Amino acid sequence: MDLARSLRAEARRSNERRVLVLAGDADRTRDRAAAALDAAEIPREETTVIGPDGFLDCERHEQSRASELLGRTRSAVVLDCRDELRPNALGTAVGAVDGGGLLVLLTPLLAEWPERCDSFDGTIAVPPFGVEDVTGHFRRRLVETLRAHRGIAIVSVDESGDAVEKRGLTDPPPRRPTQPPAPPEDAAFRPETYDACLTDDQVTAVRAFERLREAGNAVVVEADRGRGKSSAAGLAAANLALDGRDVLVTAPQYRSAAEVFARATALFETCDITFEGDREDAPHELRVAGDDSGSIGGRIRFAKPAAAVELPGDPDAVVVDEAAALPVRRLESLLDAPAVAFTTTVHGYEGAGRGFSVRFRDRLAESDRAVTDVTMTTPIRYADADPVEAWAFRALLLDARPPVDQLVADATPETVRYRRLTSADLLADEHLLREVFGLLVLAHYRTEPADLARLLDAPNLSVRALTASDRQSDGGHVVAVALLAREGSLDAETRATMYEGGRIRGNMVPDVLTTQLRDEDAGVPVGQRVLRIATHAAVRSRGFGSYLLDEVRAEFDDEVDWLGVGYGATPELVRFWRRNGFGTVHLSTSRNDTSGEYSAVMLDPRSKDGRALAERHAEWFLARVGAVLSDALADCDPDVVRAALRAVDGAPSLDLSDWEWRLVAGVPGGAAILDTDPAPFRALAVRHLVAPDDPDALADREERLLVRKVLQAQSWDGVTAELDFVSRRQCMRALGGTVERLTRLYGEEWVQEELDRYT
Ligand SMILES: CC(=O)SCCNC(=O)CCNC(=O)[C@H](O)C(C)(C)COP(=O)(O)OP(=O)(O)OC[C@H]1O[C@@H](n2cnc3c(N)ncnc32)[C@H](O)[C@@H]1OP(=O)(O)O
Repeated sequence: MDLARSLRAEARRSNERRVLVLAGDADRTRDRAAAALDAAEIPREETTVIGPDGFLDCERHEQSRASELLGRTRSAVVLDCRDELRPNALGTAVGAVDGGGLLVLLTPLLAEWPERCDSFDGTIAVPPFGVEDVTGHFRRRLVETLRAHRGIAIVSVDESGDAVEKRGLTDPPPRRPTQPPAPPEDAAFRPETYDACLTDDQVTAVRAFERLREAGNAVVVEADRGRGKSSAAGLAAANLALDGRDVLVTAPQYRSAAEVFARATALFETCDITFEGDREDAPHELRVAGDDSGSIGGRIRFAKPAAAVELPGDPDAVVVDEAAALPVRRLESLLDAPAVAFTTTVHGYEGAGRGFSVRFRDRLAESDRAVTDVTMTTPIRYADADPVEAWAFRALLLDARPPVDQLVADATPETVRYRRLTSADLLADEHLLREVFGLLVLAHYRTEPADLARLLDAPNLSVRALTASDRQSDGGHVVAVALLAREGSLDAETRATMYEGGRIRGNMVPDVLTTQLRDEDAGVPVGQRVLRIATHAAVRSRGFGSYLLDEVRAEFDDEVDWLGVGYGATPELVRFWRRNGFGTVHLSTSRNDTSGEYSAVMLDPRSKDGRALAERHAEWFLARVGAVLSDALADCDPDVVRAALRAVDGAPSLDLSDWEWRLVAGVPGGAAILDTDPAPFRALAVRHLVAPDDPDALADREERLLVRKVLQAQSWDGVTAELDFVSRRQCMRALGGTVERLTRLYGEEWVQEELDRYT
């Protein structure tokens, strides 16, 4: 295994990484892997195997648990992909290899690999499709990139011996000794802070963090993985604590914030500061001792996002690590802190998080914060030119982007082309694939490497796009894209399993309607669910999204019973779907983990069976919504509730008894009568919000009041404050006026006479 030794030597000399692919049968590839690590002089303590069994005496994880390696670095990672290749595990494995280290891939013979069905394929075979319907495009493309990229050696191992297909040596120039970044002259933090920075980017980031000393500032640091943003945040947090400040650190998991604490600890030690940690390993709180002059020591403490949004103990500054992984509403609550920093990973080996840019950026811009933006590009753990990073980004499309603005800026719905893009089309045109995937990534909170495999191989998914050509010969640039999932058409056995609570892959709409809404027949009709849709940011609100949906509808009109969608509901999005003919049939009763929003399920029926499905579910939704809003959905945004109700197809009956009408008509006598029996008030509110006889009867605030007080049963004081009434009395009077207007709109003549008794 001289080759392994040479690869390692080259990797160390250049501070880059190298990949060694060992292709062949199980026993031989394992033998060679052990020999390669020995030849490369990589000790077992610095090695991790990701695979089904431990053939080396070293740390091991299953592919499904590869994420346990996140945030750590190893000299060698061996990924055993002979039985299965989970794209996410591949991303994690590459990300864990340190500069100077080796990634060893154990694979079947490369010529056979794409065709070999593996257990990951089983996870993307969504009923009614079987694993035999899954294609091997992802693996085929991966093999091509392994062959094409620099820094990757390929050795085939079979009974006739070892054949080196590619040596992977790039003969890089020896690494120039890197100059430590120069410490800035007018720095506000201690000089040791800047000495601890490894790159100029880190110095720039720490300088930006200096602003956290003043209230009213927000700092946003964006970087690809491995650029040292958490370390920069740790150095800054230490300085803030040394000034007596209370710094709250939050992150989706402590694991990602651990680096903040590690760097802060190291800086305290370098500066000889007396401090206390709440535990030896992985401290969640570091306290700096106050000095003899009576100054108060500061602290750095960790809280999980759910606890951090309360801003316990009124911190002076909040550092949100991996902000892109948090729901927007959580991020918004954190803006109440005096000073706040958000760090986000734009492209990581685990995929890309875009929640931050998709929705939070706008909110931040609207806030009264002075925002400082920093982008970090230089890697800290390996050289800038590392060929393995270039390969991994390409193979997993981690840096896919939509076309630049100018290429689509002039597009109009009249000039774009509707295209059905098969995997073959996408693989034949790498630019098109990058644009499609890049736009889909932007539309979603979290996209992981497995999503690329699904896009290319899953039998139930298909891609439709609008493209604009800037030249006749050009394949066109993507203006809008939709990812569709075929659902339904399930056999009786699968439907019964679903109904009984068994897990069936995919089929989100049939699953919700069957499992939660107890409709065993919901999986009979066939539909296309819009899994994701996105319009290029440069041309939004010009009708492309709607045009794309029109074309999808026209294409599938004869083939499906319904078009559907399920998404984290915002008022704007609900209106978008409503305008495109989709009707609400369900609002989820728990918040979506990633978006933090309640999901809406909407249907656009295309056949008699589809209409029957949509009608019965709209009816059931109306029957239950009054009760659900006062319970599980009591904290749902009132504008989402208004939009979702307005988007129901059908008019709820307003079947009040005479006594109930008398109760409602008693409201001018005092709004507290609402508490006597809320039911008729709710019925009246739902009737109006779903199908108003006069859509202009109420102002926006009055409709919100109706939602908050009548439907969601919030307290008078809460509603008074939220809707900016000067007093509880005024709030009650406004509700009285609102109910009176509705009573006049919907009540019979005798009810009007009841009302008149008060005037
Ligand atoms: C299943 C899912 O994927 S749901 C998630 C949808 N995707 C996203 O949120 C990604 C980011 N957003 C987008 O890409 C686009 O805004 C889309 C796809 C929602 C709409 O595409 P567009 O080409 O802008 O649609 P179109 O021009 O036909 O309709 C625009 C209307 O959508 C509505 N809308 C939807 N989302 C928004 C938003 N975030 N901000 C403003 N308006 C929005 C507005 O009512 C708008 O009407 P207006 O033009 O009168 O203001």
